[in-house]
Amino acid sequence: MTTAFTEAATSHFARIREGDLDLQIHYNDCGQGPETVVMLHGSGPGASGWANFNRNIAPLVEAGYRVILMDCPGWSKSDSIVCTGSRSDLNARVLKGLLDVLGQERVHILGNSMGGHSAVAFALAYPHRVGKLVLMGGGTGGPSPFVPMPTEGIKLLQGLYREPTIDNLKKMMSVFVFDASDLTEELFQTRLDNMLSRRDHLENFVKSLAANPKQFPDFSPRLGEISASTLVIWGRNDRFVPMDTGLRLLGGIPNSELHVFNSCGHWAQWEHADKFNRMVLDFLSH
Ligand SMILES: O=C(O)CCC(=O)/C=C/C=C(\O)C(=O)O
Repeated sequence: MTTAFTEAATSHFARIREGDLDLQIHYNDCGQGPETVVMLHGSGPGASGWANFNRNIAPLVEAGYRVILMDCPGWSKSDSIVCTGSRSDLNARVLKGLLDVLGQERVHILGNSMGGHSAVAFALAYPHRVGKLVLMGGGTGGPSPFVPMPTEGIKLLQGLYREPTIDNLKKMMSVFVFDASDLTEELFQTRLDNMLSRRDHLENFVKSLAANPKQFPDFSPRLGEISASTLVIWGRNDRFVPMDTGLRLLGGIPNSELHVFNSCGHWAQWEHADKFNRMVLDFLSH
């Protein structure tokens, strides 16, 4: 059976009031089931839950999970924001607010890059609300002992925020994945349209970086507090967030395991979607 969901048919908004935050947040709500998987996207210009996870939704829904894709503040159809502190913690607070609105007490969280950083922030702030964690190409900021920071991918990402052109988008995306021949003109165009439709998001990201260049704090000293069973997944050829971050997560989170895909960049859930989906389903069900 193949489940055909569309972005438009699953699109919803919620008003999140959490402390001093008052934001309109967009999310996609797919399928039904006793357990819910939240998917959190990365921080590239034009990213969204749908753009990051379109190859992963149907297999989880068909296996009986409800899947919620939250667009973080500053991306896609969610409200824009200038973030001067920890963006990982900001996203965690917004997710808590969304789960309260949806009446979801406990969820599994699958996060890509910034989404992984935010999933860890959520697990540290609200441990009783987390089932299992899946972290791909993210989970904590902090320095790499092996790779100069910012990495070449992050430099291209920041350059694209400053100058959102098709050429800069293609430069970033070619470093993003291991095999750039998989990237179609349609994918570039969709991503460009997403980016340019919200210039406020682009400008606010640049302002946020100027106010606080370290948007994603280093959670290394606190990883031992995470009791959730955690699957860490990395691409060996990740040029955005280096693989040694995955090793740090493995070393720090007591109940964790790490899978490294060869011939894989920063988008494991897209580049190796079939195997990724099987691994996640197996991990969630045992
Ligand atoms: O700076 C970091 O540590 C996180 C970078 C990040 O989140 C990049 C993600 C990019 C995408 O997933 C995307 O553009 O789709």
